[in-house]
Parts: sequence; structure tokens; C-alpha cells
Amino acid sequence: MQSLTINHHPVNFPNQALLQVDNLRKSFILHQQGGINLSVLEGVSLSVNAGECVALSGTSGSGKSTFMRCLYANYRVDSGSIWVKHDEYWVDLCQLAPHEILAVRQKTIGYVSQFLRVIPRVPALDVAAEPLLELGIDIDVAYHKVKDLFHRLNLSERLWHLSPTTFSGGEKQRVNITRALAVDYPILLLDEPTSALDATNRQVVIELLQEKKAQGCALIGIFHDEEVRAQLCNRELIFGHDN
Ligand SMILES: Nc1ncnc2c1ncn2[C@@H]1O[C@H](COP(=O)(O)OP(=O)(O)OP(=O)(O)O)[C@@H](O)[C@H]1O
Repeated sequence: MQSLTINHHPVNFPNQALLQVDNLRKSFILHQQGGINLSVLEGVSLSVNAGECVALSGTSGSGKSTFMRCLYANYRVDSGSIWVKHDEYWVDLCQLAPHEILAVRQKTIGYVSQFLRVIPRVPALDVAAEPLLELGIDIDVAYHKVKDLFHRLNLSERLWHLSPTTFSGGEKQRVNITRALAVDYPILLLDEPTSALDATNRQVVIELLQEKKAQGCALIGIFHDEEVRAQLCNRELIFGHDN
């Protein structure tokens, strides 16, 4: 393995690590409220290995979602680094140009957000197959993967060719999960992936995520559901004022 960033700074992480966060700081400046500086992440560090699942825990407002958004490069950080193993290189997400971030999202980091963004008239099958098609996967192979996941997640076949605009919360969540799980991302970020699901489908999602772990995927997520945490997570990163 070559341990180089795209800027060619050598780094040396444990062999099994896929993600390494060092001393991450993030604050918000509240422009509408007198320019108050709200410090949310004060030096968070985390290393996640292949096949591990880390739960982000802590009280409401402690910074879990902010941290997840930093890991997906949705937020610019104040300082620190987020090293990700992308192809055979280590790259620091905090230093990448926008087009490089898109490349990392396309191949390396999948994100199951809580809510599915839907476009009217695009059927569920195409919404879920889109990330595979963007990677150049053959359309029949992509549909086959998606249909298999839809079956496992008990998404009724009569919905596959409809736009998810009118779907229930749980149906939308299962389309969203399929979108992310159809691709073999080495790293998966999960924001309450089972919040809208019944017990049966929640168990299916747990099993699918266990399979991802067994394949060497690194999972980082917010799981308010204790049962999900107990079955999936190896460790917790607890957020609070001491981060
Ligand atoms: N875009 C933003 N602008 C300003 N402040 C923000 C922004 N996003 C989050 N915050 C503040 O950062 C703090 C952490 O919020 P965050 O959503 O990360 O917490 P959380 O731990 O995910 O909470 P919850 O469990 O309630 O979802 C909160 O005090 C919140 O008000």
C-alpha cells in the first residue's frame, strides 16, 4: 500500500484503518445573533478499522450530526484532519478540492441520511440504482442488485416503478438504504438508518450492515435505537463538552 496523500505527504496509519480523524475542531459563527462563535467540536480524534462499527453517542446537541457532516465533507472544519483511504492513497478530506471530494463520495464514502431527496417522476428503482450507474456499472447488473435489496427489505414490487415522492417514511428510508448499500463503499456513514422502520425491517437492515462489516466495510453511525447499537457496534465515541 502506498501511504501518500494526493499532496504526497507521507502518513503512517495502522494497516487495518480506513478512516482516521485527528484533532478535529468545528465552530459555527452565528451571524444573525451578533456574530457569536459556537464551538461544537473541540479536538475530536477517531480511528476506524475495516470491519468495525463505531456509534456516535452523546446528548442531544453534543455535535454528533455536525461530526457526521464533517466526515462527508458537508462542513468546512476549523482545523484538524480527516484521513480517508481512497483507492490506494490516504487523502485528507479537509484539504481536497470540490471535484476530489465528489470522487471520494462516489467510490469510497457512502452516506445514509435520514431523509431521501426525491425528484418527481424518477422511479424508486432508478433513484436507488443511480450511484451504481454513476460508477459505470452495467444497467442490468445495477437493477439486479437494487431489486435484490428491495426484496430483502420487503419493499413492495408495485412501488418499484413509482417515484418515492408519495412513499411513506419507512418506504423512503428503505430506498435510501438500498442506494447506499448497493455500492461496495469501504466506508459507510449512517444517520439513524432504522428510525422509520418496523421491527422486521429493522432486523433486515441490521443483518445487511453485519454483512457489510464481514466484507470489511467500516461503519460510523448515529443509532438512537439501543437494539441496533447492541447488535452492530464495536465501540462508541461519546460526544460531550470534553471532546
Ligand atoms: N448549521 C449550524 N449553524 C449553527 N449552529 C449549528 C449548526 N448545526 C448545528 N449547530 C449547533 O451545533 C450544536 C450541535 O448540533 P448537532 O446537530 O451536531 O447535535 P447532535 O448531537 O447531532 O444533536 P441531536 O442528537 O439532537 O440530533 C447544537 O448546539 C446546534 O445548535
